[in-house]
Amino acid sequence: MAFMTLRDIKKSYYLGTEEFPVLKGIDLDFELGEFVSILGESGGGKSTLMNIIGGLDREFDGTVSINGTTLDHKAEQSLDEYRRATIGYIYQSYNLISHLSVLDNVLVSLDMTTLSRSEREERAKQLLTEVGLQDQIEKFPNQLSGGQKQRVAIARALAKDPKIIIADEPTGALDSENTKEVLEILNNIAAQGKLVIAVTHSQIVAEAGTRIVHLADGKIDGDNRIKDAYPLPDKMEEVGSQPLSAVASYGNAFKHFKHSWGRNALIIIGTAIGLFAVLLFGGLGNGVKDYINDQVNSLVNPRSVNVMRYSDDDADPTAQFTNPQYITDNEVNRLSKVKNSGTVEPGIQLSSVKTDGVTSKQVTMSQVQSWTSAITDDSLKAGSKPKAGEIVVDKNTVAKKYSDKNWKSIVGKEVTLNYTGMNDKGVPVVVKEKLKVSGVIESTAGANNLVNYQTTKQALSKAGAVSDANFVSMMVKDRDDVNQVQKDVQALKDNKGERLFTAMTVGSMLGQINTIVDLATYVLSLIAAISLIVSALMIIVTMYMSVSERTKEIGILRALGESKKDIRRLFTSESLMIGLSAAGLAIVLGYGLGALVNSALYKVASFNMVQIHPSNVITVIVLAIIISFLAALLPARRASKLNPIDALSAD
Ligand SMILES: Nc1ncnc2c1ncn2[C@@H]1O[C@H](COP(=O)(O)OP(=O)(O)OP(=O)(O)O)[C@@H](O)[C@H]1O
Repeated sequence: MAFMTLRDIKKSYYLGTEEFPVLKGIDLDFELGEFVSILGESGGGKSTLMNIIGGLDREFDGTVSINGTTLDHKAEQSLDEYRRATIGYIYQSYNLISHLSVLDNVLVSLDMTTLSRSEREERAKQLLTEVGLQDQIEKFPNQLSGGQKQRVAIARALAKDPKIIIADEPTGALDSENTKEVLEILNNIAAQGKLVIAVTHSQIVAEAGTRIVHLADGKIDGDNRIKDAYPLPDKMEEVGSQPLSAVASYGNAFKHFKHSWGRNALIIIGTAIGLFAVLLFGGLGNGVKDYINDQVNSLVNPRSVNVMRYSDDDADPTAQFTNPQYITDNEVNRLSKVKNSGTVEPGIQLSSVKTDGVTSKQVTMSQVQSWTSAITDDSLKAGSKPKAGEIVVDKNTVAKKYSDKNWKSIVGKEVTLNYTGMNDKGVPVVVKEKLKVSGVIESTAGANNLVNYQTTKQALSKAGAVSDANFVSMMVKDRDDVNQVQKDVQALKDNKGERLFTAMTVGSMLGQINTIVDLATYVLSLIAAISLIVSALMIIVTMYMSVSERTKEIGILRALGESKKDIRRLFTSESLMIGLSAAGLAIVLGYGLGALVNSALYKVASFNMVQIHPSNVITVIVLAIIISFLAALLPARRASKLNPIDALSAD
């Protein structure tokens, strides 16, 4: 049985519904060791037949069998494997990959063999030496002569040690000297026990082989053996073939990525700007949140729980401050029994207290409240905390009214508080009390003035006003217990089963602030993300351009045995390289510019405002991967769907 048999091969092209038969029933047998030339008039169907033999064409009738096994032309994967393992192509126009060196052009084919990395390189060099190109391996195709290019193509065709070499007009573009040498090489290949099939118009080529098949009008009209086939050598070299590995695929993608560095660098910069903005806004969000937390914690002790009477219209929690209700001594007692309650200090908070005496104009203190240990000493800007008969005044609303520049000089002065309270019958009573200013405080959450609890209580009761506490400050020992204490306090009920208290902690206040900062960060990041859509579009356009530019290369790779998946991966991995480089650049920019912003703002706020966390970095990397992968999907799909025959004939 012949090594390769073609039986009743028929092929037609269609223009609309009109059929143009090209091959009208071809029967041929080929043996290993033959060098067969296929001659025939132009347009006679020679290339069409070669595409069928070479496993590039799947749309035809008839059978192609190798060693008695019929190829399944409908199964794409088995055809990929057939091309990979059995076929080597040599073309008239060489079809080398222009951005790869001579060595890499041969290695592309060897990537689909079972040889190790070093064996592949060794074999590529050996084949290139055999065709006389040992000194040219670092060159690129455009630096070679026609004859040299054809030798690279021959080395590449032989690399996987295929049984069949298909040569389409192999000497068509060569001078007589090179033609002679190439024909010698082809004869040598046949002599090594391979089947060489050459399509040619040249009588010289035809006569150099062992057999001439003539094709006319879609049929064989001549089949002459001019020499015996070469005897098969005793020992035939075998190189195993395998699908392209992912690593080799990434390697090839990286070579093109490097080759198109100028264009890729621009896209990387464009994409990095969007990613950088996401990173910076994220870092700024973290910094601002930390800054606020730090500020609030420096004013109010995070272990403190501020308790007020619960009111039904709790929809507005600030109503608790503006319209406080009394908390009895009994209830203060209950609070001190809450587990882990720590110190429990009752306090009085008065609003709209007028002052006489310290400034020429009357000043209204929006809030006068008992000093409790919840207030940190850090918040004092001058002086000390209030002892009996003393008051700490707010810097901006009181001290600066006294003296804008020299506001600290208010410490030690006397001020008379003038407040209208209520007696227990609900009748207004005027409370007047002379206090000495012991310090100045700067409060962020509302202007606050602070008086010793006992002093307030005595002043109120002396004037006949109700002097019960209207808030309680609890100082929990361990910060971890704060949330539980808050919950326990809010769970306390009176004897009618009604809830008694609302408990506020720095944590719950900060929780609200943090939510707002988070929201602002997300909104800003979202705006930055819009620029990422632009980046994605840039990548899509570049990839489409790349597919158009590389159409021929896609055809070559498919002819070498790469599958659709390999082609897809070639483009998606290059896009991922662009994305990851952009992420890398964005991270460097983020940290670099973040450090600059920090050093500039540190003078003002004494705080690092940009704090890029690992989670921000991970987000940026994930975003980059998603964008570049999605952007590559369509172009990569288009590349993989290209018909290899059409791709090969691209200009
Ligand atoms: N994709 C196609 N669609 C329609 N017709 C096609 C297509 N490819 C080839 N043909 C036609 O099929 C016929 C055979 O083409 P083929 O390329 O096989 O001829 P050939 O013998 O190799 O010619 P040449 O010696 O000029 O290279 C030609 O008439 C050509 O116009």
